[in-house]
Amino acid sequence: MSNPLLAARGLVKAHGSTPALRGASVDLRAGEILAVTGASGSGKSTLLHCLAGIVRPDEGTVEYAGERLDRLPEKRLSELRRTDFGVVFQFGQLIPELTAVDNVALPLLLAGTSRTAARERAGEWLERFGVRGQEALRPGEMSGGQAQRVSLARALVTGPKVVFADEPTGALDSLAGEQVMTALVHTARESGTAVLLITHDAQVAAYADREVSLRDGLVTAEGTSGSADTAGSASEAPAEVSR
Ligand SMILES: Nc1ncnc2c1ncn2[C@@H]1O[C@H](COP(=O)(O)OP(=O)(O)OP(=O)(O)O)[C@@H](O)[C@H]1O
Repeated sequence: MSNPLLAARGLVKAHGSTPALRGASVDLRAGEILAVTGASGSGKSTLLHCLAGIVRPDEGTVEYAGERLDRLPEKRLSELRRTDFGVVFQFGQLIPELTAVDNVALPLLLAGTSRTAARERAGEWLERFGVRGQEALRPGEMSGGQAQRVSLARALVTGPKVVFADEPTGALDSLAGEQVMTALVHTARESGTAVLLITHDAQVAAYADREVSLRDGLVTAEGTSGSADTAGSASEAPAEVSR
């Protein structure tokens, strides 16, 4: 089996006196969709933040494509976060003043792409996520599902190697959640992007190739998930991307 793209070993992290991770280890392979499940407070978000180089663990190591993330200087970390990682949160966290197309174009502009090219590419990605026609809407004018698909387009527009998704369907009804998950899985498979997906919803976890469970800051169980037999192939999760 190939080396993992991202490997965390023995992660320990406390928030003040509250332990969040107590020695968690996890691997993510290139192109793999991995679900991280566990009860509220089990450390899922803290694990994602350590893996994405957003926070540094107190102890343990995080290795990404041969580099020790936990030791990298902030400048290199933020560069990696811009070029190799995409992040989606539960509430999208789009910039409220910007239209859909400008939200998606933003990471490209930050990477030095011209405004015209960035907006054109952003439009293509909105189309891939079934939200073409909504380019001019601001987040306050979108449904939760639309906003989340715009967030996915923003996370994927730069062609990242890994997308970190923290409860991406947590604020959506089940139909919108299904559409968002289908769009995410379809696009990740197409572009070979690995996804670390945090969820407490078994139906959402079933979209993943593999699942690990956290309990009290430790990985307690590991197993294949719903679409395991399709791991690494071009096949898709159940529903159609809505257009
Ligand atoms: N910024 C913070 N300050 C203080 N305590 C925190 C902070 N962030 C997380 N914690 C605590 O750390 C522990 C792990 O939190 P974390 O958010 O990683 O868990 P989680 O599994 O993602 O939970 P949830 O599903 O509720 O989001 C919890 O006890 C939480 O209260």
